[in-house]
Amino acid sequence: MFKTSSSFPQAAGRTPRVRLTGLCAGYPGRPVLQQLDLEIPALAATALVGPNGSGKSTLLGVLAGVIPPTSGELHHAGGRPPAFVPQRGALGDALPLTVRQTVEMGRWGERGPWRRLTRQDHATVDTAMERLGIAGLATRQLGELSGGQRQRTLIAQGLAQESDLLLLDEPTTGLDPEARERIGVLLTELAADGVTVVQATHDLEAARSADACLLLRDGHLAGQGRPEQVLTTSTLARIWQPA
Ligand SMILES: Nc1ncnc2c1ncn2[C@@H]1O[C@H](COP(=O)(O)OP(=O)(O)OP(=O)(O)O)[C@@H](O)[C@H]1O
Repeated sequence: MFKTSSSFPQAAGRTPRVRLTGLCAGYPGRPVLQQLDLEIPALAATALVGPNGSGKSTLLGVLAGVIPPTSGELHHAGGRPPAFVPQRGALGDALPLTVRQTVEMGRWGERGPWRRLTRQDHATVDTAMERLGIAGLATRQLGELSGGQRQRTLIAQGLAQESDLLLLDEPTTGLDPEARERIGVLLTELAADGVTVVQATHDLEAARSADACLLLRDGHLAGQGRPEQVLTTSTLARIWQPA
């Protein structure tokens, strides 16, 4: 039976921000995640890695609350509703929105879409755009942006939600090395500032610099722990070997 609870007792060491026990989830007629037992450590950056189709996006959807588990348990240790930054392709590029308007949508959860944003909301939006280096693009239409600029706009929208749990689906895919570096530093800073960060990534360098790593294969958990424990040469060869 699927249950959620708002808190659970502190485990030895650091309290996890999210804990999954025997969790299964997927899509109608397509089970994906199989009996996952895992923890997302609080106030840390976790990398979610695994081959194409292994279930990373599905797991992020479960953590974000948009994909309901079919069985098992999902415990959130309190906190605010998660901020979810989907893959870039999920954004309607043709929407007639400016960069600023897109980032402002991050405040809607707090304010509601038809309420005026407060001065503090505008300051939060300004800070999010500055941290992603897109303040100079504020008045540009989304459809006029490069792929990397659009990606950074989406991340700024997630940041503007000011959640304590930030979920990102392949945030650095398609970015140039400088932008990748910038996002990597930003995610580390956010974790140090008290945000629990989870990113699905194919970038093993980014995964190695995370605090924790979850490795998925065919919807099963193939490893969890420190990146150097999980991403060993033999594990990588085993997981990514052609079927
Ligand atoms: N909306 C959907 N309806 C049905 N099946 C889906 C849907 N989205 C994903 N799947 C299937 O679920 C499985 C896991 O997909 P998921 O997107 O979670 O993998 P992933 O690890 O994020 O892959 P990638 O690295 O390619 O982004 C795949 O077999 C995929 O085909």
